[in-house]
Amino acid sequence: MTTTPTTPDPPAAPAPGAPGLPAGPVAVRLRGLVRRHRDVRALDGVDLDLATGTFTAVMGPSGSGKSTLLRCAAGLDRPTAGSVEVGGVRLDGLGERRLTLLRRDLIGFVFQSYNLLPSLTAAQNVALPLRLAGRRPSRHEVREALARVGLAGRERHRPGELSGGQCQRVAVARALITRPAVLFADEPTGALDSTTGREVLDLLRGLVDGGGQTVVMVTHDPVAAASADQVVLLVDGRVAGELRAPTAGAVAARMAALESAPTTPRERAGEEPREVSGAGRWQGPVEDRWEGPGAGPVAGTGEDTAPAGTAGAGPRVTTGAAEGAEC
Ligand SMILES: Nc1ncnc2c1ncn2[C@@H]1O[C@H](COP(=O)(O)OP(=O)(O)OP(=O)(O)O)[C@@H](O)[C@H]1O
Repeated sequence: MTTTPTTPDPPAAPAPGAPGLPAGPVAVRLRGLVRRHRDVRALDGVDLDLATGTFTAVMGPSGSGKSTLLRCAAGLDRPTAGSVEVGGVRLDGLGERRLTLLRRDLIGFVFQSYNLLPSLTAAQNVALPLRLAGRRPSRHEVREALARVGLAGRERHRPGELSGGQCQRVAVARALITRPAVLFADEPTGALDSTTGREVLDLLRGLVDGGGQTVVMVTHDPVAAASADQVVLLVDGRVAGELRAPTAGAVAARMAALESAPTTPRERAGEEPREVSGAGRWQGPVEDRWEGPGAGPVAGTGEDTAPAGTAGAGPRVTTGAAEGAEC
């Protein structure tokens, strides 16, 4: 792995102003992170430390800056101000070429829509990042990466021959093949039904518990967030709080409280109208989907619709018991 520390302070050192610093070395460090899009401050001064080997869920109302936070932390978007450090390496202020190389070495990214190449097999999709880096991965290396996500024997399947959950697991294997310091996932279960979504969440949890991987995931789903070690809550581009050892019920209650707040500072400033129902956000009452600890009556959203992210229409080939959206 190419690592070029550019900050004088050691990455494990706690920094003042960061909320709830967990024990252990820091995998992601954000300081004073601002991302402006014309008049909108998508991120408005975020300070955050995420410890190595932990699983963090980022939640917040629609438009609160979750995806922007993830993209800036992963070097996919450039902050207007502030600093980003991943695995002890400063990403902000780098030239495009250097940033691309560091991103390839340090960061894995999983999208809601998998982003697999349909004409390539699972093995070829997984090998792609290394091939783009000019390396020819061994068959063993690729097979091992697929086995790690529970897809041994599926090497030659193309995305169209896999279920949505299996496609997402291929995407996770592809993100992990470069052994990144941090795996970022933007709504990785958003397009999956609850069964396949659970498989992907268990996979992410296992990567943290079994392999010490650091995972940062954006989600709208309190049930998904309950798989994490901690939830970071964003409102108006700022960290509004965090939950340790979250339960789905506790997360849903906090989200309901945030979303029922009369107005946000951004709305009061006239930056944008309130969005009451965003695509992909959690839309069902948590008690319908959660039976574990923390379950219980939660202030409803008044939107008794089907769970978000169920599979769309169209042909689907499933090769296992679990079904999900097609790739
Ligand atoms: N490329 C862009 N151009 C202009 N405004 C943007 C852009 N990207 C994000 N924004 C704005 O920044 C704010 C934060 O957006 P972001 O997508 O990060 O929020 P989010 O919390 O992920 O939202 P959602 O939950 O709806 O996906 C929003 O007001 C959004 O409209």
